[in-house]
Amino acid sequence: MRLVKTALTIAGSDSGGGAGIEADLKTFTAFGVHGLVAITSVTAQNTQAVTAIHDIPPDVVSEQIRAVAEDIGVDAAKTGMLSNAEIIKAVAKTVKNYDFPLVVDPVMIAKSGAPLLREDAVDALIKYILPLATLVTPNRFEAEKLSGMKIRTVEDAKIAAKKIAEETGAKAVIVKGGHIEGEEAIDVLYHNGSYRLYRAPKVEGCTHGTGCSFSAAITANLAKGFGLEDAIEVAKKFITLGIAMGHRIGHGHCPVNQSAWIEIPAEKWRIYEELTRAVREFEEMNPVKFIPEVGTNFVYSLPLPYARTRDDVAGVKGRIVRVGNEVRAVGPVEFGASDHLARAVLTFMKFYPEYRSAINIRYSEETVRLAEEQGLVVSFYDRREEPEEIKEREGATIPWGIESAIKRVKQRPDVIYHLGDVGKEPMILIFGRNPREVLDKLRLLL
Ligand SMILES: Cc1ncc(COP(=O)(O)OP(=O)(O)O)c(N)n1
Ligand SMILES: Cc1nc(C(=O)O)sc1CCOP(=O)(O)O
Repeated sequence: MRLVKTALTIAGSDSGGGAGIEADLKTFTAFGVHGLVAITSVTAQNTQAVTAIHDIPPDVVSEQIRAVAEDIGVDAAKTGMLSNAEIIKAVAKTVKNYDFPLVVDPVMIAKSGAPLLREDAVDALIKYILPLATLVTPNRFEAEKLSGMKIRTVEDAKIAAKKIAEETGAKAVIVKGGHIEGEEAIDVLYHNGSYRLYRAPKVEGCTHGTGCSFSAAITANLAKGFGLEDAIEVAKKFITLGIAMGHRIGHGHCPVNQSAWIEIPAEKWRIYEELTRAVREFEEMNPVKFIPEVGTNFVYSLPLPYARTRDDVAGVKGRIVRVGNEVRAVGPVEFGASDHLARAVLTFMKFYPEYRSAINIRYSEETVRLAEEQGLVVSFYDRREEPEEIKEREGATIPWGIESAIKRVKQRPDVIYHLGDVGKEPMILIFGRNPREVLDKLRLLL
């Protein structure tokens, strides 16, 4: 019995890695599905333009499908760029021999404006491929072409989705809402004679490869045995995250980030484990004299580009305090458990992205002197120099302080201290790439 599920993409290659089979394979991997490919065209493409297209001979496209279907087996498939009528006919003829669900992304024009389907091949797509579709996933412009009507509103999208399904024989149609006016991206599904709307905020980010990745995510989840509506629900969350966390590369439309879906949860688990272990070690070191009045926190942030707010930084809930002669963590490690130190580390990462961990300890002149003697780079900020407009802005003092301390020295600081203010305890902060490195620096001060 084959334990891993398989999904096949019948699509073109994007040399920029943002769309096409490259996007599809990354998406399949993000869902733990083994990806298979039948390449229809090779495109020379980047974030700005498609500069060359080489179509693969139709019999070679068919043979790729046959080769993987007969040996490995296909649990679900999708089509992307089909380029010309001959390839369309060959794909239709071949997939008919198998009974896997087929998601059709009716790719027509790249975001950069290049046509990816010959004008005279649209009729072939409607005639030969759409009748075989479990789901068709047009964007607004593709839906207008397939339905022959203008789409401006969600109501128009509903009429178009029904029209495409009824006129072509496709089992379901989802008209994507990314290009339809409004603050939300509302996708309209027409399936089994009824509608379902999928909503998500229109997020700022990268959109090259959204159509490919969305349809690939649906295909992967169909391969895993999800029903159509559930597969779309997961795919919608996947693509919203992928756009928000997009890779800022190239000079044109930057690509969706398919790895965010697995990388964030995996990193969170690693961070939780490493920080929990380091907090236990800190307790065992029992550095009673280092615990300030307000308590100590110990933080570890997600890497960039994922670290954006305090919820992306893990810390100790309730902080680490002194109980009699012992140092104790009040609560467990949790994301969002730190405010001050989270802001400090997020600011530090703007200058030194790999330095994701920090701890705060009690200030003393002796500790600062020892840090310098041990060869650590020490800097400081003076809250009395804080500009009025920063003072007035809630939560702005620490980012300002860390930034000014970093700019004060030529090298990356290991330690930043401040001498406090009225009602504000002075503090020493130690930074490192990870909690282990922070503890190593702390040991030098014991
Ligand atoms: C080879 C290839 N296939 C498909 C597309 C279109 O991809 P899509 O996901 O619709 O993304 P944009 O091009 O619209 O950003 C492509 N560009 N190349
Ligand atoms: C209260 C406080 N002030 C600090 C400073 O650097 O000025 S460090 C600190 C303790 C840690 O706080 P949290 O749990 O919000 O990260």
